[in-house]
Amino acid sequence: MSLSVRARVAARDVDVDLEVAEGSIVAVLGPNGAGKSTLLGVVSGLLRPDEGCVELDGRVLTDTATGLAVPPHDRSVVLLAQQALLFPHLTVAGNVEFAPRSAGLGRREARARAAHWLREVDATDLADRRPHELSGGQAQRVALARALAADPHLLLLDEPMSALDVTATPVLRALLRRVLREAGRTALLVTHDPLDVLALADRAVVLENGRIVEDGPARQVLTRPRSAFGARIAGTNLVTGILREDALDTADGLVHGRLDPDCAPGLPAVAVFTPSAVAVYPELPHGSPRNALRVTVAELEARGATVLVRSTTGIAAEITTAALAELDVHPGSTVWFVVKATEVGIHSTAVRSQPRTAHDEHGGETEQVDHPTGDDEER
Ligand SMILES: Nc1ncnc2c1ncn2[C@@H]1O[C@H](COP(=O)(O)OP(=O)(O)OP(=O)(O)O)[C@@H](O)[C@H]1O
Repeated sequence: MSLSVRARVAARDVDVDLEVAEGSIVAVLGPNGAGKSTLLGVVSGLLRPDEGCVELDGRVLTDTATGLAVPPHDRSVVLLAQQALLFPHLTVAGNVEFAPRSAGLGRREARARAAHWLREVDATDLADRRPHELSGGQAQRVALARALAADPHLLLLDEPMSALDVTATPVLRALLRRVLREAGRTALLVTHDPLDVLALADRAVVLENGRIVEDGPARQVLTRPRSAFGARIAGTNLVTGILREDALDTADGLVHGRLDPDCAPGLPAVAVFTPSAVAVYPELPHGSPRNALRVTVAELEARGATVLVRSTTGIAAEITTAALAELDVHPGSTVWFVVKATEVGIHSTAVRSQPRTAHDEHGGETEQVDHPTGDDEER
């Protein structure tokens, strides 16, 4: 067991108990004020719980029973926050060297390690710049290099993509996948984005009112949520398949969309789109450059002024009740689900490293987040 946290923070009404296996990446989800930052604060040592214990790789970092509180810089835990928080007076290389230097490495070794991590995050050519000369995405890549150059036992990622623009986000997400998953890092990832959960995490926990209300394999929490918040963030269509040239080959047909940079033909990927992006037609519409999937309707779910039409393969379309009345759709009907390629994001779910050794610690329920098969089951 790599990380074990038990913490009660009375003033914030937070009471959590979490164990994270070595090499696993756990997404921490929850509404505003649920206690996510409090959890990270306790683990990083910035916040002392009223009662509790934090243990990392067998080393006790916090124990309120004995009064032990290892200071943040001595925990082998690093935090990658929303903002890069680089030292403004140091160059990029100087920022990254800082971590190994602080850990006692000589100048030459620290420089070599910094060069290695700058290469890993594709930032070698930024080495001599100052932080104010970087874009948000570049700064976050450098912050990631600095975090990894410290060679931490645990990485805390607090919405690391939330301050980035739409073009920088997939680049950093792909980079995180590569550097975290290939190295089998242990990490806690706070995020509001189901794509981050799917691309990066093995497991997801949902916090509500300071308590863990849901805990399971990441894909299961997204596709079959049991908590109110899980359901809210999971209302997304996730269709797995194998990438062929420029489209995803799924059990429902070919799906075109915007490809992430780490997508490659032959590898498993997932197409993501919202139910409101899906239009429903009784016949195949002609002449439009859109994705058209022939599906059988499994169920209709009223949602106030709209209705969720769910296919037998789990894809949902959200249409108005007026549109439903016109269509005359009912369970068992065969219809066409049509979605514009621009509304679909296609994200790699492949892992290029050796299979991970960490196994799920929840009663053996394993989900193939790393290697989705493209069959119907998970959709
Ligand atoms: N410095 C503080 N002092 C007192 N209470 C706080 C402090 N920071 C947060 N809280 C309270 O503690 C509870 C948990 O907050 P926390 O910041 O951990 O939530 P969060 O899940 O990280 O929220 P968000 O998604 O908005 O960042 C909330 O009720 C919040 O109002």
